[in-house]
Amino acid sequence: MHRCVLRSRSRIGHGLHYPRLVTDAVEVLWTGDAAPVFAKPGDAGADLTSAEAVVLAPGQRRLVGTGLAVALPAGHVGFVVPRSGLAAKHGITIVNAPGTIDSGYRGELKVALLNTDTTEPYAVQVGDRIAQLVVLPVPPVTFTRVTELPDSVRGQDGFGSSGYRDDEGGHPATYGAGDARRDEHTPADGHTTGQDGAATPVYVHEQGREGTRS
Ligand SMILES: O=c1ccn([C@H]2C[C@H](O)[C@@H](COP(=O)(O)OP(=O)(O)OP(=O)(O)O)O2)c(=O)[nH]1
Repeated sequence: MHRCVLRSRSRIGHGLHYPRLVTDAVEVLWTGDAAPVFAKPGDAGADLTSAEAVVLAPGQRRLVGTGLAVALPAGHVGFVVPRSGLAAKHGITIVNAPGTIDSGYRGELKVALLNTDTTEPYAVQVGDRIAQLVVLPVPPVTFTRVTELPDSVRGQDGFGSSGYRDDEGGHPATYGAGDARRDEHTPADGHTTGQDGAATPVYVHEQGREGTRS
C-alpha cells in the first residue's frame, strides 16, 4: 500500500489575474490503488475510478467501490458527483448526488451509480473514471432554536416563485439581500439594485441573532 497526497492548488492559468487567492491549499491523505486525479488544471473535481467490473442494466442502480479511502481534514467535506460526459453520453448518474464524504470517514469511497438509459446497458471496467470528488470547506455549525426568524427579502417564497423568464421578475445581476445566488457581481460598495430599481443594502448579517431565543 502506498500513500500520497492530493492537493488543491490556487493556480491561475491562461493569463487570468485574480486579485487574491480564493482558498488555501488542502491536503487529503489517501490509501488505495489509484489516486484521485485532476484531469486538467483548474478542475474542481478529482476523478474517482472503479475497483469493480459491473454492468448496469437500463434503469439499474448499484453501489460501486473505488478501492480508495481518504482522510479529509477536519472542517472539510467531500462531495461525490457525477461526470457530465457519462451523464450526457450514456445517462449514467449518481443516485444520491452529491454523495457526502464526512471528514471522519475512513472506509472505502463508494459510488451509487444509476443507469438512467431506458434501453442501453452500461459496462464499467476496473479503472474507469466513474465519478469525481469535490472537496470543500464547511464551517462549524450550531443550530439555535428561536421563537421567530429574522425578516428577509425572500421570506417564504420558493419553489419557482421568481418565475422562469426574464420578464417574470428576476435578473441574473439583481439579487436581493440574503439571496444565496448573490456573488461577486454585487458592487463593492455593498449595494445592489433590487427588482424595484431601488438601491438595497445587501451585506446584512442574517444568522438569527435578532431572533428571540426560546
Ligand atoms: O456517495 C457516498 C456517500 C457516502 N459515502 C460514505 C462516506 C460517508 O461519510 C458515509 C456516510 O454517508 P452518509 O452520511 O451520506 O450516509 P447515511 O445514510 O446518513 O449513513 P450513516 O448513518 O452511516 O451516516 O458513507 C460514500 O462512500 N459514498
